[in-house]
Amino acid sequence: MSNTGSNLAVTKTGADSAALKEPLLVVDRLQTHFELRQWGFLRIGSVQAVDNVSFSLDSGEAATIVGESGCGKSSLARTLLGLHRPTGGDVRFAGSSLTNLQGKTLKAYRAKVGYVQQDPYGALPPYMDIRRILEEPLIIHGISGKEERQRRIKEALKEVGLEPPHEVWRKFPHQLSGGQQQRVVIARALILRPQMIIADEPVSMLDASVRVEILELLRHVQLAHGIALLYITHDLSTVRHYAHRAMVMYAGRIIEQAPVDSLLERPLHPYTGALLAALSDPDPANARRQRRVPKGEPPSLVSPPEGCRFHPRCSQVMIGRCEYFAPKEFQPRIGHRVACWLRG
Ligand SMILES: Nc1ncnc2c1ncn2[C@@H]1O[C@H](COP(=O)(O)OP(=O)(O)OP(=O)(O)O)[C@@H](O)[C@H]1O
Repeated sequence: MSNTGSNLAVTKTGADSAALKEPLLVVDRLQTHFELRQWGFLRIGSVQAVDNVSFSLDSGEAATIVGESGCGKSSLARTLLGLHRPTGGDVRFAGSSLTNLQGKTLKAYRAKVGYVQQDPYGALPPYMDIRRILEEPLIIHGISGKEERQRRIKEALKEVGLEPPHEVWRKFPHQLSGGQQQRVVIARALILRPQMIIADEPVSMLDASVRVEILELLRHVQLAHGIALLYITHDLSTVRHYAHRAMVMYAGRIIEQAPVDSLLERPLHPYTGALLAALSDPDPANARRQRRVPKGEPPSLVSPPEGCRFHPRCSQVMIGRCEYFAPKEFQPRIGHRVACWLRG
């Protein structure tokens, strides 16, 4: 394990041949638990933000992780970005484990993975103009030559629809609209030509009018450059137009994953069914219709329910089983996996 990280810093190594054999990203029984301490030293428990999560992502594939607020989506994203250390399991990227990355190898990994955050204004340093914001990662990652850096900055600004570049790059973040700021964040994520982008709720803080444009832009850059994309959202309605595959997260775990059509047309987990039933669509009859939302609140991740974590809210709970035994993952249809005893 100790030398796996160093493979990431070198492009033509055994890591590349391993990458041919397995998906670009392999997340294997990943755990990110945060310790809770009283008075700074007394351990009083832990938050099981990500618990036993497994999935993979191929080069150029777009997948979505969807789930309610607090289910652990951002903790998962931040762990994949190397910002949180996993407390268990493993993440492999292009054949190499991230577990022991540090220093140069972590830096090399970060160049390969772009990050688009939820809050574009918070993501952009307010005291830097756009040119400096975009030039900084190029300098940090050793792209020498001012002309080359400027060429790349112009190219990235054009790609995200911010033109003319030489006018835009003089501006500071506060001089741009929320949508334009998010375009700068996307340009920054692209500028090092990553193999994967993680977009964590990229439109949830934007006006409804620009959300579709930003989602379209992300899809465009993903397809144009063959970048793998992990799109994280609480909004199931954006999934269909966007990703090949969707995963549903509940209380720190992935409870269902499937090709998007299969998941949306024929969900297998009662939670996914409830999320779909709660979706708003433009049918005027909805104004008078009562929605079937799951009863109760999402559980605490400090002391999640035993057995299936959804069982206290599940309308189809099997007494004697679901409260005691965590469901295994079943695959009732090809490529459609679900962790629910109803499907076992
Ligand atoms: N650094 C941390 N230390 C302790 N607990 C944390 C930390 N980061 C997140 N958590 C907890 O982990 C749980 C999952 O949080 P997370 O932000 O990952 O969820 P989320 O699904 O992204 O929610 P949201 O969409 O509201 O951001 C929450 O209970 C949160 O309080």
